[in-house]
Amino acid sequence: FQGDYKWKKHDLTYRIENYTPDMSVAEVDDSIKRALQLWADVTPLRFTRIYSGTADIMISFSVGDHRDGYPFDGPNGFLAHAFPPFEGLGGDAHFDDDETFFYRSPQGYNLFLVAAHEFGHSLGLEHSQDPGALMYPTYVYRNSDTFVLPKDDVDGIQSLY
Ligand SMILES: O=C(O)[C@@H](Cc1c[nH]c2ccccc12)NS(=O)(=O)c1ccc(-c2ccc(I)cc2)cc1
Ligand SMILES: [Zn+2]
Ligand SMILES: [Zn+2]
Repeated sequence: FQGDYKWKKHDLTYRIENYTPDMSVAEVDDSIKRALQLWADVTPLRFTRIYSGTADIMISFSVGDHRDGYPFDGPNGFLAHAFPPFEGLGGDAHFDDDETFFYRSPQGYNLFLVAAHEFGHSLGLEHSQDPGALMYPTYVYRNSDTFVLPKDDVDGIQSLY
């Protein structure tokens, strides 16, 4: 998922297509909303949820081969992926439902943090070399109640929008 893409508009839509059994609907909705808000807080970007049709950022949970050329791999390994802002699949974020995602918890993979990382890709960011960055290639738990977007990520997204 390389390439230097960015959205040509600031009002973006998102749609949660399905849910994981790992937590309640409300907890998934809240995790996604807060993960998008992180990026909206430091850019002119605005995210509006839609409940049908095709959104800029289509969010789904799936396992194994889900027909986009990037099959998931069972528990561990890949957790999720998101496509840079190009037409069609661009922006979409897919979460591997063979992982267990958690809500406001230090165990396993915190959905808010994984989603925030994926949405960085959805907006056009690549990985960061800064170990403190959200866009660092390795998952590092932070308390999602007190989490603020690290400076490296703010600089990265503000260089795009
Ligand atoms: O990085 C990703 O988004 C995916 C897809 C991917 C694999 N290689 C690349 C290279 C460039 C962009 C994306 C990817 N790889 S992953 O192993 O599924 C993965 C997803 C999220 C994270 C991650 C989540 C939360 C935090 I905080 C930091 C990293 C690490 C690794
Ligand atoms: Zn996918
Ligand atoms: Zn990544």
